[in-house]
Amino acid sequence: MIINRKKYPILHFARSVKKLKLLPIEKLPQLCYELRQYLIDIVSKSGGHLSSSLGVIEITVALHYVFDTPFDNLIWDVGHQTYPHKILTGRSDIQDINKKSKLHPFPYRKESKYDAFGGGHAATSISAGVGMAIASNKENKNRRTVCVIGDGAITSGMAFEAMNHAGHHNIHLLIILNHNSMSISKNVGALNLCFSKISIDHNLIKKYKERKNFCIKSDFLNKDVVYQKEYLRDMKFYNTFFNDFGFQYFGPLDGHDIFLLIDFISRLSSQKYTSVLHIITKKGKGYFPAELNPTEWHSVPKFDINTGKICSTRKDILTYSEVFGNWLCTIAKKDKKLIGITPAMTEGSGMVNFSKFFPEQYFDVAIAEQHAVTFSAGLAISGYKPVLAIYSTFLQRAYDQVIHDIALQKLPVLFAIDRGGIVGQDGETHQGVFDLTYLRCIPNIVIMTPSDENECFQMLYTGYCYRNGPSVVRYPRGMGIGTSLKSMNIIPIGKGIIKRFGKKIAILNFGPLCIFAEKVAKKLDFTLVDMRFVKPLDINLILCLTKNHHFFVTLEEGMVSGGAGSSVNEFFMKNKITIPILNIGIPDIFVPHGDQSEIRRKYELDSDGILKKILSWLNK
Ligand SMILES: Cc1ncc(C[n+]2csc(CCOP(=O)(O)OP(=O)(O)O)c2C)c(N)n1
Ligand SMILES: CC(=O)[C@@H](O)[C@H](O)COP(=O)(O)O
Ligand SMILES: [Mg+2]
Repeated sequence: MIINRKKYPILHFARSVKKLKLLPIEKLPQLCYELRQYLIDIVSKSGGHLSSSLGVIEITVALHYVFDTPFDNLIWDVGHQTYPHKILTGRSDIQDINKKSKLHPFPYRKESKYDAFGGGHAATSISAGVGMAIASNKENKNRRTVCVIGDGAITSGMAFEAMNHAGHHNIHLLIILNHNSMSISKNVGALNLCFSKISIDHNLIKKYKERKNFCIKSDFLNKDVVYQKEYLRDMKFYNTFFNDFGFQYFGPLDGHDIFLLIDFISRLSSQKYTSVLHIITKKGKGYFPAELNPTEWHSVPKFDINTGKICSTRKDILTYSEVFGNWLCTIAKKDKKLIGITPAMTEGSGMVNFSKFFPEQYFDVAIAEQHAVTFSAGLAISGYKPVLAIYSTFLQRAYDQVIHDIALQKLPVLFAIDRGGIVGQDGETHQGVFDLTYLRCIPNIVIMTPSDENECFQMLYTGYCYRNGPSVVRYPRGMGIGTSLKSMNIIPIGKGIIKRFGKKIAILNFGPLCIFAEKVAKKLDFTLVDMRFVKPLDINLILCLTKNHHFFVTLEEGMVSGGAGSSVNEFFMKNKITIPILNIGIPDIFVPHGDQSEIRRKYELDSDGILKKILSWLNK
């Protein structure tokens, strides 16, 4: 959508950073207003991450107004709040954000020189900022660096590693702490409690404004440094742990007061040390339904602006996350030793009911994937039955913990790995396509890949009952195929099932692409096996099939390199089996954003694609 000049005159003028800087400061509240309306308008038509973006309108304007971007480095943590930043940096056409070949959902270096650092995962901003600040110090060009991090993301260990490092050096870095008391759901943890004790000292801010004869006409951007320092020195802010880290701490300020933000940021931008500016904002600010329920509006489909009604794409089919949530509640009722854990993804992981009905058995550990894994290890050692629900992409964070703290010690932890495979709109940073590769090489682990909802249900139960070490059930984002859930039974470990007998070619399926493979197998009379287990591999079944098949095809929604198909290749090589084998999966690329079905089509993972791939391979 092109910015309508009549409807959004100031935004239309300021749709590039150069133009924004030309605006007189008194026009900025109007700019913020128009930016907010425009954002609501476009997200209503496309869907996307709305409430975080609404909360950072003023800070986005202030940062671009004061800093010399893109020369100065502006780094956004996670990056889900960067729609206003995209609009102000020449990317107003964001109505198709997340759609195939359109704007990236998060900051993306190749998309714009204003995106100083790519994002998607939480808590990377300060580390990257420390790197850039130290580099710019060496470069001696007075390039400044600013990181914007939320109160959710800063709970992550990585942010603390970075602050630990930053506190040791006298580096020129500005950290903006965006405090809205929200992660995706309500923010949890001691740090959150610590922040909640700090509120805006309205008296202090009032005095500050009076003393400075604060008014919109003041030309404080041009005041000299000594004068600026005096003002800051005289303000008695709280003493926080940031001060103990060696940082200068300022705030909290009202993060929607554009004049105050510009005043402080322009002072702090010239400081030669690490400073933290703590701002308090409202997630969803300016759109009532989003303010009321920022969790629901964290990431929304299309909606009606006037009524706030969200367009539902729901059918009467359960999502895999719901299957997991139902299963968890069923078991939790019977077994008080079961503990369900999430690193800040209660809603996405289908755990809302579980958290309500079984609060004693539920832990949201905040954005702390590494801790979540080792915390599960501690519970397992102590006789509890931890079930860790985690997105495939976020488990990447905790790889060493899976190996060192769980698998090596053969601890019975059940990993419910959600968002395995192609996730769709979040794109490259969030695709769950590496897990089978990175998990398969770990000893002592059982890996299950359900091909439908009922399989998922049964496998969760199987993993929960398996006490000899860790187990994984890896399932995709979104709905299943409509199979009904049967009563729970343990699946024999490492045993696949033959779905149909055919001729010449055996397709070995690992996971939810089975439904597509079924069509292909039927059409060309191939054998289709649902392998169910990536590890242990059902080698007896495969050996049996080698007797009467001339070709093998493996199928998975994961990287071909080192994935489930690779384990079949390894088995063939080890046993000198010379039957040709084709591995179908994700090629050696980062998978871009787009609807799940579009992306599957693009990489030939739907029925037509699988058929095409097999036929062209056979014809080679
Ligand atoms: C490593 C990692 N874990 C989980 C997530 C999922 N996630 C995205 S945004 C978010 C909440 C972030 O909260 P905060 O930083 O306070 O920003 P806000 O949404 O409040 O603007 C979470 C948990 C993620 N992106 N990366
Ligand atoms: C930015 C982020 O990491 C989350 O908001 C993520 O986009 C949620 O994904 P789902 O919609 O799959 O739960
Ligand atoms: Mg927050």
